[in-house]
Amino acid sequence: MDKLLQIKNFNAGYEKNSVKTHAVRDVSFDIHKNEFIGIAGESGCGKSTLAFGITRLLNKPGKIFSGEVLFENNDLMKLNKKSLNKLRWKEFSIVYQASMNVLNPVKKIQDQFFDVMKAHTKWSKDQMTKRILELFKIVNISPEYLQAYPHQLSGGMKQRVVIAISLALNPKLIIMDEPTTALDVVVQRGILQEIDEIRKKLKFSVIFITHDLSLLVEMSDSIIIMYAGMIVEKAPSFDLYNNPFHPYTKGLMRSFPPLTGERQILHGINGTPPDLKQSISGCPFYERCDKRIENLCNKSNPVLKQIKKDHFIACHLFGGDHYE
Ligand SMILES: Nc1ncnc2c1ncn2[C@@H]1O[C@H](COP(=O)(O)OP(=O)(O)OP(=O)(O)O)[C@@H](O)[C@H]1O
Repeated sequence: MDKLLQIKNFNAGYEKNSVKTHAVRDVSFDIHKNEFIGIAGESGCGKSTLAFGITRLLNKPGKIFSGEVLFENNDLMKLNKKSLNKLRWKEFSIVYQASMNVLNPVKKIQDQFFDVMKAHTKWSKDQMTKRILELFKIVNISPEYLQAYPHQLSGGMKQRVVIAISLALNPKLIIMDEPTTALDVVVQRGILQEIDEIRKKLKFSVIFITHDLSLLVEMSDSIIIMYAGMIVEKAPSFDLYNNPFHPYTKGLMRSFPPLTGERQILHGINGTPPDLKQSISGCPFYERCDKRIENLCNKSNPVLKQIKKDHFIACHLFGGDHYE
């Protein structure tokens, strides 16, 4: 499969009054064309910072510390604003947590599409309207809403509109950062299924960020588990679900109901993640891990290693002297 995006040793966070929060720590991974990657992890593990960082949308005090983000071999970190703006919407777009609120309340839905289209294409009004109607069909919104204002739409419909805008120029990659958290679980699942169907039709890649691992297991091709700003496990979704290796991933799995089979008692993970303002020596999960090895896990930070085909893990229990 062709690589669309390559993220290499990416470090980002926040810097305010000389206090540095290192929210994304040395993250590297590739996204292939037409691939659906999910990123999961507890609140505060750096998922949003990663999404905004790699698209250069991280606002102050956010800061990219280092790393490369190659979009079809163009390093996004090195592009000037103008070149970057050319790529946004057209090559990649982002739908984020509060994006329903980015719809301008005093502008008709149709005009909000026109704004994006006019900025990037020379389409006539008829061409633009035709495209919006195609998109409405894809996201299941009836044409009469072209002339509506955002307050006339339900939460789910607004979310669909935002997704439709993000698809307007046929981008090759869409990054979705918890686009459905404001909606109830049934609507969330429905929207995600729709996105997946649209993706299969239009063939684009998706990075879908959520703290709800169960949503990803069903839908994505592969899953990245983040903890304390780092990738601790990455694997094909089915593999990760059936055979998770990292003690943190196993803990996350125990915190949501199984997709099939008998009901089980759910167990959370005790303790809290480390403070990302501090430097971390050793494995970031050490304090909470029931499999930790004294004098090893607290001393050296495990690097991400491949332990079987397409399955990577950062844990001293695997791939080293302490192979389980
Ligand atoms: N504007 C900011 N200024 C300072 N620190 C921030 C800022 N935004 C986020 N952080 C910190 O950066 C770290 C990563 O936050 P981030 O929002 O990326 O995590 P997340 O995994 O997306 O969480 P959530 O699932 O709750 O959205 C956290 O420690 C958070 O407190």
